[in-house]
Amino acid sequence: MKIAVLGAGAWGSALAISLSTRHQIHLWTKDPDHAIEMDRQRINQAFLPGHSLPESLKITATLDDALEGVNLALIVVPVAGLRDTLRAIVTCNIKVPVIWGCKGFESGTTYLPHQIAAEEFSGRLPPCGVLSGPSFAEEVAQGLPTALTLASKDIDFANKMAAELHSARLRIYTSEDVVGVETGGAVKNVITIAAGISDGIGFGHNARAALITRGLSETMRLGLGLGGDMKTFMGLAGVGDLILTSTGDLSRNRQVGLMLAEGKSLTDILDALGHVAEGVHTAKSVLQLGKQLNIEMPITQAVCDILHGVVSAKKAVEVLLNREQKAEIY
Ligand SMILES: NC(=O)c1ccc[n+]([C@@H]2O[C@H](COP(=O)([O-])OP(=O)(O)OC[C@H]3O[C@@H](n4cnc5c(N)ncnc54)[C@H](O)[C@@H]3O)[C@@H](O)[C@H]2O)c1
Ligand SMILES: O=P(O)(O)OC[C@H](O)CO
Repeated sequence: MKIAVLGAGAWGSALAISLSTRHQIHLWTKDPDHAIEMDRQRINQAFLPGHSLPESLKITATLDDALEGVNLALIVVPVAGLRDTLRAIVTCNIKVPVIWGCKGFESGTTYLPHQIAAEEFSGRLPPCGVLSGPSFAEEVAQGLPTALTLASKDIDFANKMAAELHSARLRIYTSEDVVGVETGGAVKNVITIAAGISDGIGFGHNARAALITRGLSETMRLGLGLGGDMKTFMGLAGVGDLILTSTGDLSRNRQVGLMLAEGKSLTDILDALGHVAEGVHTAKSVLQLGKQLNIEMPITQAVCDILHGVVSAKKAVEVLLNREQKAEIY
């Protein structure tokens, strides 16, 4: 296949490198200087240093060029850029199936990615889906084994695309539960910030396991409220991704939590990170949706309070620890 990977951050570059072994890849960035730099150095120094970009990879900052003759557009920009990227595809007037790999709710609308797509394609949706699951870009770029879920309401499309993208090193499972897969990927970013804070404070492994488990309950409650399937949260895009980022130091969201526990300001943390940490932007939407659906989201509430400077990390954790005793329910 010919595939346009739209977004040349860590994840777009890692997918482009991995998929280049089997497909012709066009890697697009909206930043012309970044395209020139990557083409000259054959490396993405800004977002994925240490991994060569294959010679066969075409790099461009022109969307029409990126989409020319491709069978699939794989959108890997942050959620905040998804709407603009979809709109630009519509403007190009090139009909192409679309899969997105971003994880979060849109700020303001609180939309999941598939809702943004439905709005931007205004009823004339091409075949589309979401790719999610436990996948550090760094490890995918190294060719280490990784398993992902590709969800689409059009299961024939999901099966066809999974067969094309699947390999021994990038195993692709399919699902029809777009809402569940997107919600799992979005909420885990918020819970991971909490796990990072807990570890940064020095609360130990027991507390982290409790946060992951209760965080999964929170994710499931919201996901079910939004129409997701319970089983999805037990899979790669649910508990799988939550475990990865809550325990793995390659996670940017976990790094945010660790640095918040050190008392650093959010501005300094995001400057130091140099990458998107979707949990920072998505926490407020998760909380808003929980309130609308009358769903308790205590961990998300604590993360929001800390991010917005309402309470210190230590105080928020105390509030969580002092919640009333109750039965263990989802
Ligand atoms: N890095 C990972 O390991 C990983 C794995 C799976 C999923 N994801 C998800 O993929 C998405 C992108 O993450 P990343 O790690 O590549 O981020 P990143 O911070 O490494 O890079 C973001 C890229 O998107 C570009 N960008 C930002 N706003 C844009 C816009 N409005 N339009 C077009 N391009 C824009 C930036 O210039 C940059 O090239 C996120 O939603 C993330 O949760 C990341
Ligand atoms: O680095 P994070 O925390 O954005 O996580 C990256 C991916 O979502 C892991 O699956």
